[in-house]
Amino acid sequence: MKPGPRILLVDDDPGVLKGLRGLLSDEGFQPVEARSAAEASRLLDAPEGPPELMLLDLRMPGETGLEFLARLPRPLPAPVVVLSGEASPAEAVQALKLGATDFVEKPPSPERLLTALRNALALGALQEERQRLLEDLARPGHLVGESPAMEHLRHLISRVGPSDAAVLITGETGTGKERVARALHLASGRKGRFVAINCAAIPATLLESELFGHEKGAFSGATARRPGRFEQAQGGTLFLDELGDMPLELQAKLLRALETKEVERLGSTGPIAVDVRILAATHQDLARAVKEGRFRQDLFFRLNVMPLAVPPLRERPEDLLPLARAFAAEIAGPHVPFMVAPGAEALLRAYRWPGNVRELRNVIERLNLLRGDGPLTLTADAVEGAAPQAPRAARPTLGQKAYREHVEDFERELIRAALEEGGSIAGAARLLQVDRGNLYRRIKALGLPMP
Ligand SMILES: Nc1ncnc2c1ncn2[C@@H]1O[C@H](COP(=O)(O)OP(=O)(O)OP(=O)(O)O)[C@@H](O)[C@H]1O
Repeated sequence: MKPGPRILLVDDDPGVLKGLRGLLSDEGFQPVEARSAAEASRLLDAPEGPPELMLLDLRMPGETGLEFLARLPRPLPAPVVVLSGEASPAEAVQALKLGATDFVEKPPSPERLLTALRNALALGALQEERQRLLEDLARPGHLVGESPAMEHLRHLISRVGPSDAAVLITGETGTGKERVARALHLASGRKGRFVAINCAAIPATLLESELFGHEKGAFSGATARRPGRFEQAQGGTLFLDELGDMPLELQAKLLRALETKEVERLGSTGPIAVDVRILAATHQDLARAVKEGRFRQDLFFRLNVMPLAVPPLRERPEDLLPLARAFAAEIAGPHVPFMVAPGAEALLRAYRWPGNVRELRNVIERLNLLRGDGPLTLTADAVEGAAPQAPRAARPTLGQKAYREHVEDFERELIRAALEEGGSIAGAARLLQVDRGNLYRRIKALGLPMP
């Protein structure tokens, strides 16, 4: 049989300890006893590690329970339930402020005590789970998600990662293409760096020198020699994001670099050998771009050796809550409870999520800003368009949103209209008379779908 949870009992009264020992052993706990805060400290540092739970008396000679609680490291080594003497509610509240999960008055009723301990244990397990999620999320290549699509993607990454083959990652904006690229890089075991370049965000005129580098004096403004991203990724991986936006002339140069495994800095006289694995991503249909003459067929064939498609979030609804939970733990911190409002899940599953995982992350960020001290609750109306009746007001309804949110709503409408009329980011940028890179960044920040 699996041994029960270890529980550290801290009380100076041997009679109380004896009573608790009997009760808790009968209930399957493994009690460990300390007669003072100092002894409890020693037990917490013992080689077998901290217990799963602590039951702490507040009134003790020497260091009191409150003082002990205050100096424990954060996060607490285990959830703490305190035993407060008669008529010390202020101390009990103080203990809760210091991170105790619950308090039980002395002499404790067995039922009340066991309930408090079981709840604390459940909470501890939940917090541990969130801590684990958080650590997972912090690993750059870790993909959160339990859908069959995600499982399949993880499987492909483990197979394709450890090769030098170029991979073309396709998927709508915000689906996690860059994250997949990082996962591939980690799985490759290549020693060099992962270097990313966004072909849509960098002005076409600068892209070439960014990729290939330049010598001093190669063009006006080239005041010093600079190696390009290819060289920075030496021995590692170069991730070409939004490859579909790369100008045609540059596509020719890229193809040459891939074939010769050499690059030439602008203004240089000799080639430099590069050992770089190429990963590329696009939200565009490159086959169509080839047909329309916007993308070189030879480069497409060269990069499309191993296509990897990241499905949109709406096609893998099983990932919604695990992702939301992971983002909540990351953004609000692992100790803030995460909840889902009744009925919200069905509406969120029905929503289209045009901005995909990035949009979901933005929703959680917004909820966290509005949350105050309470739990982070995922509601359907936190998601624009997912609420059951969200009529678009011709005139803004004031009073619910902050100034910035109103402005962002307007910005979304404006950019949507410009994209529709302009047909592409470049077209919309022309209409709005703004820089293409800036417009691209706003589209991403606002969670709008890429055209
Ligand atoms: N499976 C996942 N697990 C954890 N985080 C994810 C996952 N998918 C996406 N994200 C997060 O969502 C955000 C958007 O992901 P990412 O930048 O990789 O998308 P993208 O498809 O490359 O977007 P774009 O097309 O706009 O470049 C990032 O914050 C990323 O960390």
